[in-house]
Amino acid sequence: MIRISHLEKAFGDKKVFADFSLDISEGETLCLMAASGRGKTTLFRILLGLEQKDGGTITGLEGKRLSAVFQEDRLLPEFTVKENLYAVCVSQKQKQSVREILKAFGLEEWMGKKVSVLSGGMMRRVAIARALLPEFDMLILDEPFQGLDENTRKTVADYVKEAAKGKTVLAAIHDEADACLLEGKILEI
Ligand SMILES: Nc1ncnc2c1ncn2[C@@H]1O[C@H](COP(=O)(O)OP(=O)(O)OP(=O)(O)O)[C@@H](O)[C@H]1O
Repeated sequence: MIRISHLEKAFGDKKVFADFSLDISEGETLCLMAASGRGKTTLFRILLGLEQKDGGTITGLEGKRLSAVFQEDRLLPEFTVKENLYAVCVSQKQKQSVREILKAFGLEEWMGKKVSVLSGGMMRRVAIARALLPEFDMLILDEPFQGLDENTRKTVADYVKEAAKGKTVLAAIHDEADACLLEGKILEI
């Protein structure tokens, strides 16, 4: 169980979290729905250790391997799709699964192309693929399906579900349809 208790975070005068608590069960998929600016990205950044909290405690993350899809794709545009994905692979087995995941995402033929020539939706799929390649215990998805059409969303969500089976998934989503795709529990914050 990941337990966030009495979290506090402010940026200057702007209080983003004041006494915020949340329990995330091991292996569950939790979809956070909130108005823009509510602090979902800040929460993810705190969980990932990229942002310091001002107060409160977070337990249950010790020794856990986290993988994330950020709101921005954060790919290396001048490198090929394959190079972007190989960069996170630490084993031959993971490298072998690059082609498989690209095939599943309809991107196999783009493997040798520079990321800069891809469409926004294609880049999004590469960013998701990159997060799924390493071993992880918890997957953080910040609006993962933005820019993807309906069919692609389903294909990608099905793959994510399979890859994250038994793992904890925390996703920020905009509409309930995305939570349904991930078969996640919806929580409005
Ligand atoms: N580094 C920062 N410096 C100052 N203010 C920040 C910083 N990061 C976030 N904020 C502010 O904190 C609030 C929460 O931002 P955050 O990006 O976490 O929201 P969000 O719920 O993810 O929004 P969205 O759905 O639009 O991405 C916003 O008011 C934002 O302007």
